[in-house]
Amino acid sequence: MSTTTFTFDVAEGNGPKFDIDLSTVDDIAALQHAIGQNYGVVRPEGLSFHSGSTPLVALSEIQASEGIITIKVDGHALRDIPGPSGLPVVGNYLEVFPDHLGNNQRLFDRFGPLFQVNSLGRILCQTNDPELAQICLTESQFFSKEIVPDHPLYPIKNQEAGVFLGDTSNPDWKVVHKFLPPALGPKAVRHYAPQMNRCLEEAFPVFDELEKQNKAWNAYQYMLKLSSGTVGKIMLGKDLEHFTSVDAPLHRIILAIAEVLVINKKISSRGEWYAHLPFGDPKRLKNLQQFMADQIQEAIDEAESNGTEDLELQDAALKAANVVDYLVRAADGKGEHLPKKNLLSATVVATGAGFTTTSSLLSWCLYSLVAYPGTQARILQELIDHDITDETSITAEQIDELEELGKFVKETQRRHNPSYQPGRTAQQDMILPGGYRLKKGTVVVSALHHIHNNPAIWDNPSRFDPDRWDTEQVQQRHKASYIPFAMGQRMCIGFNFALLEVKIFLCKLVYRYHWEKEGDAETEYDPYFQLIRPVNLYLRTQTREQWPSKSTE
Ligand code: HEM
Repeated sequence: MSTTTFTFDVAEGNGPKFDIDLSTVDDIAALQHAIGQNYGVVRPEGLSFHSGSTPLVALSEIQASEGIITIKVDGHALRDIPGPSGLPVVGNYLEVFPDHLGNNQRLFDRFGPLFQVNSLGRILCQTNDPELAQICLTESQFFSKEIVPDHPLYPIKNQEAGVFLGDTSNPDWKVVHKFLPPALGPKAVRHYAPQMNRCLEEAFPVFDELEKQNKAWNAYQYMLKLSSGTVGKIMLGKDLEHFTSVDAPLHRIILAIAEVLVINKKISSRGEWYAHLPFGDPKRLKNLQQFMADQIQEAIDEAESNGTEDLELQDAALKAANVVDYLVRAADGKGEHLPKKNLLSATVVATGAGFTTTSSLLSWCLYSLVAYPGTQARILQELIDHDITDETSITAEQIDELEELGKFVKETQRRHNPSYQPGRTAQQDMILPGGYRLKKGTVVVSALHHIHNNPAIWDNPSRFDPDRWDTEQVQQRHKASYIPFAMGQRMCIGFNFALLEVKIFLCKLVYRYHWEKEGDAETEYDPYFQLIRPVNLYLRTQTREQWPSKSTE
């Protein structure tokens, strides 16, 4: 047996040396694979072999070479994840917050596609690279959604909820993930379309009244009322009475969920010690969680009083009165139900996930209507061309035909992505593409805003251009360069619901009103909220009295 000695090229110091008997491998791919398996190389096909400065591209060249063979990863030496050095105690906190979008962009510009920061003791990596994001978001031997103390969701971790707040490895995730998605799948969601139309129509008197009073109104506050009211009806079967008057207050459960997100952002951006304080924010968080649970329990009790006959999982969503009713009655092939212990927290989580995100997306859609000239006219023309009027109860089938609207929503989600930054935890020590060494337990966040605005992927990313979605370049983009709902097994299960709701609302809002932004102030996002929402976007509507004619062609 004759062995050859290899070593990884490393940015600092010396890499470990190891021997391989080359007679045990057939070709370079097999050699890459063998080394990859031993050293946790995520993409072994990126390994290249060198003798001094000479690349060795065939196994025979490696066999014939004398001396130690150096290995590079995608042309790079192994390196630690770079990042700013930081201050004692606070680490990099002040370099990231409050303007985390702008500051993280500066860190990407400075350190490249993967960097690490320390926020008051919490270590977090961020990537704006689609290839790295895809690796992180794919549940595998390398990464999983595991909500460890450094994970941004740790302060509200809840295994019983299964989805969103639980670890993939926890059996509760599997159980909840079996029962909840059918209630939010394409078939079920189509069935909610008439309800979505009605929810918006109920809001018209309030928008009309605001116009009559000549008042500009805060986009987010009203979109929050609208989307949470809709989720309240469809998920919980509850009328939250958000549009009984222009000043109708938000229902207490919505205020509680919104406050939980604010407190969580605060707690998770500070150190672990903060989360354990027996007073202040952590105590308030516990009280709010209890209050939410009590409210949802009421909806569950109400659903149970409507009937208890079992409904088969796949079409239960079409027969149940609302999602809670579905969750109480849906039974799988073995007649098993979602266990009671999961029902409550899964409902709280899905309700929260269902409106916090869509209210932000709707607000950014309104922003795109008023900030980018020509968008309202294009959408309106398409509605006219499809014979959609004020009277139409818009269906999912009609929405599928509205291409202009589809591109508008996609471009808004690219440019003004509202969603939470999904974190995944390294399951082993590994070597990532680019030669980055990552330690087991490290949390990597796929920075959705920065991926969607990465100039290496998107041509002129700050330009709002719905037509980019027709270009070859965008159609052939890397799978993970546009992931508003994340990807992989832990991606959003409510995206059908969200897109249908947002599109139905936009059709109706654009058909009925012309939209204008109040004042010239730059629209700012809320740096203290877990999602990215505009805080100071004020709008005015003008009820349309004339509509364009149908296009002639
Ligand atoms: C614009 C709207 C929405 C956006 C941008 C969005 C985005 C996301 C993202 C990025 C994730 C992954 C989170 C992570 O990996 O940590 C997620 C998960 C999830 N979303 Fe959404 N979402 C939206 C609407 C909805 C709606 C309407 C619902 C329910 C009615 C919903 C329910 C969920 C649930 C339950 C999960 C967790 C899935 C799991 O853990 O397996 N989302 N969403």
